[in-house]
Amino acid sequence: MRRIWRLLLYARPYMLYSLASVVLMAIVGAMAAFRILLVKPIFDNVLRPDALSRDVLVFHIPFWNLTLNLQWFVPNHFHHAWTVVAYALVCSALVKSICDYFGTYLVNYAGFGMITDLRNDLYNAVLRRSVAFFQRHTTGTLLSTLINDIEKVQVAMSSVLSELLQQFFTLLWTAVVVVLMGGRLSWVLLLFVPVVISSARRIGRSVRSTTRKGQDKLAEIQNILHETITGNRIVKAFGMELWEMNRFRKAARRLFSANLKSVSVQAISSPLMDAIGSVAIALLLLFGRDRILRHEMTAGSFISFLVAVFTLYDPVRKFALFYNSFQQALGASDEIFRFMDAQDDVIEKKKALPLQGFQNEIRFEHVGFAYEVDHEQKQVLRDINLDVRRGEVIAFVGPSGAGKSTLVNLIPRFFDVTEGAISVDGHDLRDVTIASLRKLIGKVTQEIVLFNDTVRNNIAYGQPDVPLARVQEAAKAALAHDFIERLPNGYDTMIGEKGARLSGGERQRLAIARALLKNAPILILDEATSALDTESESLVQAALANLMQGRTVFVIAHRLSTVRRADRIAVIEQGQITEIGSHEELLQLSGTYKRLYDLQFVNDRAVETVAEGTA
Ligand SMILES: Nc1ncnc2c1ncn2[C@@H]1O[C@H](COP(=O)(O)OP(=O)(O)OP(=O)(O)O)[C@@H](O)[C@H]1O
Repeated sequence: MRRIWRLLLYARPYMLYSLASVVLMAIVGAMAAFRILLVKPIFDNVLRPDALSRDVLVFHIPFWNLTLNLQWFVPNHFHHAWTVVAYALVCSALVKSICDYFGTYLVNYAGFGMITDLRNDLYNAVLRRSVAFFQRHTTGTLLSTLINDIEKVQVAMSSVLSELLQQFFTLLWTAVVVVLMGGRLSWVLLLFVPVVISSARRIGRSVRSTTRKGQDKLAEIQNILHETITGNRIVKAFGMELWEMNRFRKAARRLFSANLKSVSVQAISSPLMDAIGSVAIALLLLFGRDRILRHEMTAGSFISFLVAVFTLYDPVRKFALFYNSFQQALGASDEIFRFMDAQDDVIEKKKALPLQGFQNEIRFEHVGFAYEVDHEQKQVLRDINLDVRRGEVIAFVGPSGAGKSTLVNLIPRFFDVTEGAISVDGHDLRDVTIASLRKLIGKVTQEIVLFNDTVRNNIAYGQPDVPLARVQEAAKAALAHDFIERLPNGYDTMIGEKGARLSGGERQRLAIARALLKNAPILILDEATSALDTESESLVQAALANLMQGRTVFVIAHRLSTVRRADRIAVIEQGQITEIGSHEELLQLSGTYKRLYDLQFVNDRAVETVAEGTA
């Protein structure tokens, strides 16, 4: 129930449109019912030449003891039964069509409007979730919710809602006609109401759960698609096309079965309503025949009554389908609201203060961190104590999996420490606003994130209004200007998805230019491990040197040149700092650093020697 209210809350801004469409649909329903009333005069007056033309349609409203005559609504000069009925038919059809058009338009306006708002809210919520959220949910699942689940709600809230309104009012007015024309005969129909409602509810519940399963299978397919399309080079390189195709086929088969299950439940509705309807009509024929024989009814009013019952039958049958569609929408909204309500691991305090800048130092005090894996804590960092002065370059080295990336990810609060505290100029990171903290931090990582946009927009990401001259200045400092100028459209060249049209070194220099333009005082650098060719490498190194100048830098170092440039080097082993000092100091210790240096940086030394020799 809460979910329904929540969905309805989204309809609130469109109340006026919805109300207008309700009124219009009420008129549509009334006109449909009115046309059924015309069946009686067609049979009793128009098709019987001996009948009087006066009082073409007279009917009594029982409770108020009122009599209505169709001729009151028809211009005076129409007297013939045919002209009166024809006039009424055409006019009612015209009014019905106009109201139907505008009613459908308005209800769809409201439906699409609320779905647009819901989708925007969901995207906003997903975008703001912490890093851990994205590690918990796959891209395919998130995309599937943003596209498929929203689509299910959209269908229910736009097309189905407009159809529902129309059918509801048709049902309402036709029910009035049924009672007016049939009198006591119409009570027979009441016998069927509980049967219809209880079977529709039972089917609806099954539809909801089977649809949810179908949506989950669709998400599974989307996951496979996302992985294999973005990773298509690896698929090709490992010759895994057939294997991936089989994986996809199996997932597609699961979706096929889930969809069929859902359809098999939904498809029961129509035949069931058909069967119930035919029993009702058969009973009515039996009782109706009796009443005509006893002259309690004319054949015209009985046929009019039967047409009304048939007309009732269509909305009732469709209600079961609408109910199914709303159940599907509710099933889909489960996932939407689950993502919107997900508890973030990184939460900004209500009274968080904005950091005004960075002046003195960043301090790690007894910092510990554990990832939550399958509801268990996996301790990754232990008792890290470190003071980093403004302007200092600190390099982290250590074996793979030691916790270096985790440690630097704590600075922009991608994750929160689970023990101890990190502070900037004495302010605990958890006491300041996340936006003001991240504004102080630039980041260049191994995995370079570029968007399918122009070079200029990629460099100016986050600062769309910055003038071209400043973008060029940053590109020059990142040694990227020359290659950008050589691109077909210079700074306006589209670079393809993830910068696919650029080389590895060029992509890195674009990322460096972006960080240079951001000009943040703190820099986090996760050096790329994959080697570039010597020329490209030295360009990237020179660009990085420019970027590091005058900033406080935390660098996960994989290269000797970077380690040498660092003021201090911290060796991380099994989540702890085991050695810290300058390059020379650590070499003298003859500990882990010395061992790593001998193992890891020997090749670099050879390259550096060659480079120095050729310089
Ligand atoms: N999101 C995560 N959830 C659970 N465990 C994680 C997560 N990210 C990393 N780990 C684990 O935490 C440990 C430290 O990982 P981290 O990436 O910080 O190491 P690293 O020193 O940067 O390694 P490398 O040099 O190979 O990049 C590893 O054992 C890793 O498996």
